[in-house]
Amino acid sequence: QFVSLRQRILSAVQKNATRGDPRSVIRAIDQFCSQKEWAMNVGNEKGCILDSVVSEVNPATVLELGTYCGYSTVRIASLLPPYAKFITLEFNPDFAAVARQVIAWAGLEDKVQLVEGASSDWIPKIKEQFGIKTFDLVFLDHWKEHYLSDTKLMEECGLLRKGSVLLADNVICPGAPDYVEYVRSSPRYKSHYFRSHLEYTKAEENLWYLGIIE
Ligand SMILES: Cc1ncccc1-c1cc(O)c2nc[nH]c(=O)c2c1
Ligand SMILES: [Mg+2]
Repeated sequence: QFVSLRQRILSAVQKNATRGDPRSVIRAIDQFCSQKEWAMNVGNEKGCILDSVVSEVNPATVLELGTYCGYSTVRIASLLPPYAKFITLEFNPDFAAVARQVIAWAGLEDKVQLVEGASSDWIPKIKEQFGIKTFDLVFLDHWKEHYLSDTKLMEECGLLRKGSVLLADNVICPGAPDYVEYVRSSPRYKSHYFRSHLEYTKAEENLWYLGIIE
């Protein structure tokens, strides 16, 4: 019967990756998506930029908006110090179900909390539910329409501090122009973008890096 793309990605991980080896999980997904079928994982080119930002920030607290199949979740979790708290929010229960299994295959289930639901519902509850004061790093990779509203919501909820870093995927494709406009014109943010390409393609893309300065 019909097997969904996310199921085929999971099968590729279970077939080709070694349990407990995050790098083999990343490699298996990238090979599947470059050789078999495109999927909206951040991919290896942008993934290396993500890795460098995570390593530089060395965050004690991380929020990922948009888990999908857990590709970037595994990349981030594999670089975190043991005491770090990492929350990833996924709205789609089918994606969340696959991501849990991909994260478990990588042996990282103890490093990350996958929370199902809408970011706008969960962001106001994070402080009390997870005992987190502010986030050192936020990776925005969910839905372009919510980048700006969720960033404002995080500000309002006091989840961002001077020095917090926001890293946003897909600011060009599909594009989040209102978000880019807001952060570029705000005195609170120092922004920088990393030139890259849309995952598994040659299309121009940027990872938009934001440092909060005030
Ligand atoms: C799906 C798609 N088609 C053509 C071009 C780009 C995309 C695309 C790529 C991504 O990296 C995405 N990340 C998070 N959320 C998305 O909706 C999303 C969509
Ligand atoms: Mg993306």
